[in-house]
Amino acid sequence: MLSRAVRASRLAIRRAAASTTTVTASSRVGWARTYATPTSDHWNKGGQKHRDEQGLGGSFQQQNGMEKAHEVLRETFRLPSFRPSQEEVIKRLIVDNENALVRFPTGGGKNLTYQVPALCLDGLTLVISPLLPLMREQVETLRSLGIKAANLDSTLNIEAYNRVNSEVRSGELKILYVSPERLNNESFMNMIKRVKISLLVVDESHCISQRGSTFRPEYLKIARFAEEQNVERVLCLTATASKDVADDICKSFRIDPAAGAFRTPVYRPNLSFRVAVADGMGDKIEQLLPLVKERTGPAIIYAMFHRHVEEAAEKLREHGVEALAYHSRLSTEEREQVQNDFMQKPDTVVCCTMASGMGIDKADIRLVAHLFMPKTLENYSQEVGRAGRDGLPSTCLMFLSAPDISVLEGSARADTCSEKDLQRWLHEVATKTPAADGTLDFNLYQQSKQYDIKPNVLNYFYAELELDHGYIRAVTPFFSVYTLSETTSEGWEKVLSDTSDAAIAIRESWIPTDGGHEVDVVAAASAHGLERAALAKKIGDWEFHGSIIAKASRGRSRYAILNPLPPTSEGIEELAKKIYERMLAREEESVRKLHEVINFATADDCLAHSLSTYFGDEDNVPNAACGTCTFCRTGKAVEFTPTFVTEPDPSKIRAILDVCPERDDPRLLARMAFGIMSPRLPEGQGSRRHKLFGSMRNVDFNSLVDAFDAECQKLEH
Ligand SMILES: Nc1ncnc2c1ncn2[C@@H]1O[C@H](COP(=O)(O)OP(=O)(O)OP(=O)(O)O)[C@@H](O)[C@H]1O
Repeated sequence: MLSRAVRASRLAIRRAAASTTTVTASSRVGWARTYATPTSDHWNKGGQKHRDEQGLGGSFQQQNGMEKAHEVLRETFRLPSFRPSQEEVIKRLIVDNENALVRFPTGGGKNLTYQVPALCLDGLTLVISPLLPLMREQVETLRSLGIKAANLDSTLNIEAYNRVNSEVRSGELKILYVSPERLNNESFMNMIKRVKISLLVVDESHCISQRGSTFRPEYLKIARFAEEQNVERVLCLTATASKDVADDICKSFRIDPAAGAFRTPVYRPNLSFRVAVADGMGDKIEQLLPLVKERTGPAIIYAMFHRHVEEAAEKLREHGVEALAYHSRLSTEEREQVQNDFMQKPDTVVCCTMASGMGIDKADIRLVAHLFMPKTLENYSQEVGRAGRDGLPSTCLMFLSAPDISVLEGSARADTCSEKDLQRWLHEVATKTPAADGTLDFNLYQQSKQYDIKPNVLNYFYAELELDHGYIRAVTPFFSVYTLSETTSEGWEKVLSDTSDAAIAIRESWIPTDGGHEVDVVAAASAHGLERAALAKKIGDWEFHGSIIAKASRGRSRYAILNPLPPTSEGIEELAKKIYERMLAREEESVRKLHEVINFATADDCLAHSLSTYFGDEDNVPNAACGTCTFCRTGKAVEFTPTFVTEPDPSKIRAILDVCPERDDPRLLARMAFGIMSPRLPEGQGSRRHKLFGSMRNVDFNSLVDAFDAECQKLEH
């Protein structure tokens, strides 16, 4: 938890941003101006055109709804006015009672578009977000404003979890944040289906689109949840969706793409985009130093892995810059200390990994540097978006370095499993005997280990069987084990005196543990000739009435069979091939996105214009020249042409063949040569230390696959 002081300082920053910009609006550009002069700022220009109010304008309903929204903004959020696009979204939700999609860039003010409606509507606002630190951040901010908000996550202790549950049940809680995975939690589902959800908010909603590398199958379940729970309205948020991805979101959540999609331009005139070519970390730091030293506020330096973060911070310190390192391997206390320093001190330099979420709510970041280029332009736009939210000039520097490209490409290819493993997995799914209720259930974690397929990739595969082939449909997964703990003695008395069959089965099977009583509901149900679901429901009921806290474990994903999977080996192989080819296409797509970043950075074009064009805003940068980026300053494109050899060295190919016995999977051999981890490689995880691992990093990956394929075929004949 962050200290009160930090919360207060964050709040102060926010309020200061609002009031300062009102006073000094005319001296500032871009974003700052939006707060004070709504009709003339660029948020409005690129936003969806104002629609004809269709008779709603001036109606009693609209007056009432929007009056209330303005009152909440002033009284609770203590802000003078909405940004114009925010107002349109809020009207769409609470006056028109329709779903909406919001595409505002990072810092564009997405949060208010649901936080204000949440306080105008009578039921619960459920926010689904994959980012735990962001959820906590928002909850703290809302609570400091006196708003009843909470997040449910697995780190909560029993009391906190219980409190949130009872506040949801009583209707006291206005905003609840959960992760998409929470929708798989039976006891959560049991609780939430008895609650009126006035607004469902889907954060990072681009994750529903299967086009990009950010696709998360759990997001498909959110769309289904919205339908099945009859939520009154849905708001999808994203900072990074391209037009195609926006269409996917609209389709999934039944959003009218013409009237319900809102967007503000990506272009921010106060950001100066720079690109530099460097040889290695030392060179990068040398080139970065002048910018770090000249900066007039905090800086974020992004690196790829934690070892690079440490190295960069160390090197900066050697040059007299007090840089802090921030990554997942630090203890909670250490991370909190860095966060506090960053939020409180006026010019902290933090080196962190890109996934860290650092700087998400700091208005005056003056420098954002990418020591390694980002994997996609969507990521880039989000990360540089953290700079200069206060509208003041800020610099965003990206390094291009030839040796980094193969590392990044290796990471883009890291998810792919072997076709043989995919077939083995599919064989299990196709031949497994269904449970009595006709469903199939699997422990994905176990399967992941058994078939050497990453859990997120297995999730993809199941989603493909469901969406592309219509064989199965994911249904509520279940937990086979529950730990029940007492909340009050009266509550516990109710559990002990419950005479239903399910209650008796649970009590007769539970084992007392330190944390309460543990029961395996699958075993208990079968011992008493009952359905597992009946026992789970009983536990859910006890929990709903506040008699116990139930912690579920040993999750199993569950699927209803819609059509039988292919019964023959040939059929399985054929299906596996299709899934495998899709996976390879996704891999190539990730690599393509990486090259899009290189193309952007080396384009013969203003960088700001090039980025805006990528997001569909061709006309937002005046005269297509920002005047401050590397291209505009030098008048020429950055020269960077990383070359990959297309003819692998035969002796190196032979060396790999000598240490890897596999001949059925040329891609696996190519991965060893290119330096991409795979559990099937010699010594498993330890293969990273093998001298041949990554011995052909300079060779085009597909040329390596071809070369090994040719060798494997020779051996077959
Ligand atoms: N109408 C407004 N008036 C003044 N300040 C505002 C207004 N709307 C939002 N802000 C401020 O702008 C900042 C950015 O808003 P917010 O965090 O909602 O952006 P975001 O779009 O969610 O960004 P991200 O993509 O990083 O989540 C916050 O400090 C917020 O308080």
